[in-house]
Amino acid sequence: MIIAIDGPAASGKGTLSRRLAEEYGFHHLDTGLTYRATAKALIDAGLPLDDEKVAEKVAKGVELAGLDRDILSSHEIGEAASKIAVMPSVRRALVEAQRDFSQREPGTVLDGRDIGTVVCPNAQVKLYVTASPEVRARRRYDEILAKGGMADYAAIFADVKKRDERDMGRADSPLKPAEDAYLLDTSEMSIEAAFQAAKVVIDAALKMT
Ligand SMILES: Nc1ncnc2c1ncn2[C@@H]1O[C@H](COP(=O)(O)OP(=O)(O)O)[C@@H](O)[C@H]1O
Ligand SMILES: Nc1ccn([C@@H]2O[C@H](COP(=O)(O)OP(=O)(O)O)[C@@H](O)[C@H]2O)c(=O)n1
Repeated sequence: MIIAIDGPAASGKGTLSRRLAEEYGFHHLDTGLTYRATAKALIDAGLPLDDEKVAEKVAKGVELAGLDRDILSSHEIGEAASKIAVMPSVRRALVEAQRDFSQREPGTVLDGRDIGTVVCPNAQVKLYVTASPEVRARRRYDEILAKGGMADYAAIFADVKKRDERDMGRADSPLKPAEDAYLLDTSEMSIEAAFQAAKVVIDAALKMT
């Protein structure tokens, strides 16, 4: 079984995906990390973020096994990732690796922006996780403070809105719910409540297979 989870920044899709993968014993891929790893490799090598040929070459070298959430989690890398994510050839390289991953047994959970629409359009379960921009910015802000960092809520809110616009407005694979996705607005839901709601959908799909 493939579970596809999409949604905007800080909607809670990663948290939910990890929990679901653990619950069902499935493999999990946070596809955002593949875009983040590409962006970080470019930055570390002092290469530009606006040269598609260079970015494509770097994307082709990204190893799924080497993705480290702690190293890639910074807000700045997320911003850079959304810039190179508009490039079609970068997307083609990363989507190929993501599709290969999705075939692993006994099942997979992939989360990102285009899983239900482009990477795995045949996924048996599709969830579109969202929350208001204010709630999402607050979650990111709290997350940074909890890690001992410094954060400015207004700046994070502005970044969340900017990233939404870039992700939803790009020509190639824009962020949008698949037609057959189950919409989960977590603005007023705890992590546990979101998990339970997703579980109901997945258990119903499992019964049908
Ligand atoms: N339903 C929720 N209620 C409150 N906080 C949440 C909820 N879901 C996720 N979070 C918190 O919000 C932050 C962002 O969640 P994350 O899963 O990383 O989002 P995404 O993968 O969509 O960017 C994390 O600190 C996480 O613990
Ligand atoms: N399947 C995906 C996953 C991420 N991305 C891009 O990569 C960026 C970082 O993704 P992420 O999921 O790690 O970001 P957060 O939602 O965790 O902040 C996004 O803003 C998107 O531009 C994408 O285009 N397609």
